[in-house]
Amino acid sequence: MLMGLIEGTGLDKVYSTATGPLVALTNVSFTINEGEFISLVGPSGCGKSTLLSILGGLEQKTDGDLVLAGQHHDAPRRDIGMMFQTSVLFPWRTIRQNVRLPGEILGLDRKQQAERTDELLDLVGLNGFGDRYPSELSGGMRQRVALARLLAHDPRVLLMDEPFGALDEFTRETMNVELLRIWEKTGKTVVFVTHNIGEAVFLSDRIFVMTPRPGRLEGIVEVDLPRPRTTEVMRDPRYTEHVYDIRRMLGVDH
Ligand SMILES: Nc1ncnc2c1ncn2[C@@H]1O[C@H](COP(=O)(O)OP(=O)(O)OP(=O)(O)O)[C@@H](O)[C@H]1O
Repeated sequence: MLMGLIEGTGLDKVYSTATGPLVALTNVSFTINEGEFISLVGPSGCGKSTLLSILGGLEQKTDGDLVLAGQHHDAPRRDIGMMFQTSVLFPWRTIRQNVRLPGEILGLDRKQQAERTDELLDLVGLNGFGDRYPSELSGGMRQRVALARLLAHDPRVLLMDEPFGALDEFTRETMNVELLRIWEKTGKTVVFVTHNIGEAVFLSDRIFVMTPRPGRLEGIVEVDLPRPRTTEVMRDPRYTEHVYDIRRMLGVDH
């Protein structure tokens, strides 16, 4: 049988809190194939970030089985990169030095990393900004730096927790188009958390729709929109249909 790159079976997560156990996830099972773009959507507190943290090896599942590339997975790995809503860039380091940081920590070849940094700045549209400092950049540009840094050590899986959630609508849309361009070029496997249903439909191959806490998978939506995608795709009636289907699954239509 063909195995997915990431296989979750019956994943449960129970947090211990001051007021007793809190069940965040219950019986979550899925397969993610290499090169897929998956989004997680669901109401606030349904466990999206928890699931992403378990995939990243930052949180431990309470029960169930998680396999990545054929190996049981429960700790951070070099082939997984994570990006969050607000990027922690070091203000005293230039953009280039920020992007180089993972390579420095991992002790990668300096010359190769220097070349790669310039390629990555080019890839995320920040050519010419390498010697600037984070404070000189807009929020959208800082997330571009974070994206370049995420790609610096060439992880196989990108876990992104609302990476553009703090950006204005226009910048978010531009970043989504850029992200798709980069994803198509690099063939990474992406798991992307968002509150924005339209964003999930625009980006994804499949969308995992979660129930309110305790989070389960309500269903998986296959997005049959053509690629490569531009914002034109939002005029496709199938785009609107997917958005409404997911709204219905989430019970947000009144
Ligand atoms: N470290 C923790 N300790 C205790 N409870 C936690 C912890 N992290 C998350 N929770 C709880 O687990 C549940 C799921 O949280 P999580 O952040 O995964 O949800 P989410 O779907 O990402 O939410 P949001 O969309 O609001 O970011 C919530 O009730 C939250 O309060």
